[in-house]
Amino acid sequence: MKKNTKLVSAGRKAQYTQGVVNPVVQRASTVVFDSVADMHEAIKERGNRTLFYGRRGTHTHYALQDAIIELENGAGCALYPCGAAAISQSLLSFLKTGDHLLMVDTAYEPTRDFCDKILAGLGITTTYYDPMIGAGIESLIQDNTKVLFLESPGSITMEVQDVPSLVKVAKEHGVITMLDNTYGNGWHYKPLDHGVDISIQAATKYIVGHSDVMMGVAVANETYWPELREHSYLLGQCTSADDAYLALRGLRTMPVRLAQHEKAALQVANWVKAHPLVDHVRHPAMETCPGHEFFKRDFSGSNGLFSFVMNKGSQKAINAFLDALEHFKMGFSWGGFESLVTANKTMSGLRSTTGWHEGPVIRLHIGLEDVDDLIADLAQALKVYE
Ligand SMILES: Cc1ncc(COP(=O)(O)O)c(CNNC(=O)CNC(=O)c2ccccc2[N+](=O)[O-])c1O
Repeated sequence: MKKNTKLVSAGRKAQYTQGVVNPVVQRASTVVFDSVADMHEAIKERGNRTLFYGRRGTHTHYALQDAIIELENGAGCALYPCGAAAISQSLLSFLKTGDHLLMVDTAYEPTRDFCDKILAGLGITTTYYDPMIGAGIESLIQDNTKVLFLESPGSITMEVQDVPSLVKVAKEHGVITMLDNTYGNGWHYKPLDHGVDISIQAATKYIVGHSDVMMGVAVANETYWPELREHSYLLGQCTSADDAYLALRGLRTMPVRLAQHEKAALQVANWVKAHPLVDHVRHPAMETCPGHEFFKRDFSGSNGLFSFVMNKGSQKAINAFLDALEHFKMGFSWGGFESLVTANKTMSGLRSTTGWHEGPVIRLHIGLEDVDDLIADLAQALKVYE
């Protein structure tokens, strides 16, 4: 069965759909039992998709989990209230006081903050590594290194990591690997197929696809699923049946939305590349993006997110450009149907190991608007960038 067909049929067991196309929206805290025998059976099977208590999930959640497991080729899927929770709770599921974490230097800023402000307070030390280090990661592994965390492409600066090389070394040293796969979203990149142990996504982005639900997912392989499942339960991580329904609803059209996001983003990126104010474009599918060779080797496609580096620019110029845009709205997210823009005058505050010696970075999310309107918007706004 081809992957498009799989995504249409995934998560549609009759037990979840009750005879219609989509799953029921089964809102619950309390599950009630008709007999002591039924209650004991539910207690015994409480981690295996029985109805036990709201925190374990209901048929709506189970339908979404089934679909995400198929999407990411995993053994089990834990649901979280947002992507940041999926990241923090996955880390807390496997790290304890005295452990050491290897974290990619291009991690999403709140991920970095979690390491520096929460893990450090728990006596868990973090070393940030160069995303392009590859097999050189071995030089950073300590006796107490427990987890290697990847995010590929990296946030804002888009470096694509040589995941198989990193994973090979991690496995040789018994280090668990986790990868923030929000960009690859299981459609264009499946980390577990490349040996990663846990794939994490902000479902908030392309899975939901409409900027109206916050949700995180973490998919583990057979080895780590039991531990991830029990820790996410003990850490009280759960989501509403309504949000689970909306995430599954979004998932059904993700491939067709991604195709349009990809096509339009490449058109915009190629236009931006030729602009005199632009030093270079950081779109994984373009050779000016660090790790482009790994993107070509490992990914089946790209999406609407890319950045470009300006060859100069004051904060005043950046602000004037941002305020002049009409279709690109300023907003702290991506992956919905709308076009968005963020700007960083420098990345040096967000890069403790690799630093930043280039110009201002503009990140665009290319939505479903007509690409001619988007390019015209950028052209007129760049005129006031001076
Ligand atoms: C790769 C990746 N991984 C995890 C998350 C978090 O998902 P969540 O928003 O559902 O918690 C995200 C969320 N993405 N958000 C953005 O890229 C923009 N958000 C921000 O810039 C932001 C938002 C709140 C606080 C701080 C920041 N920040 O990065 O500076 C992500 O991009």
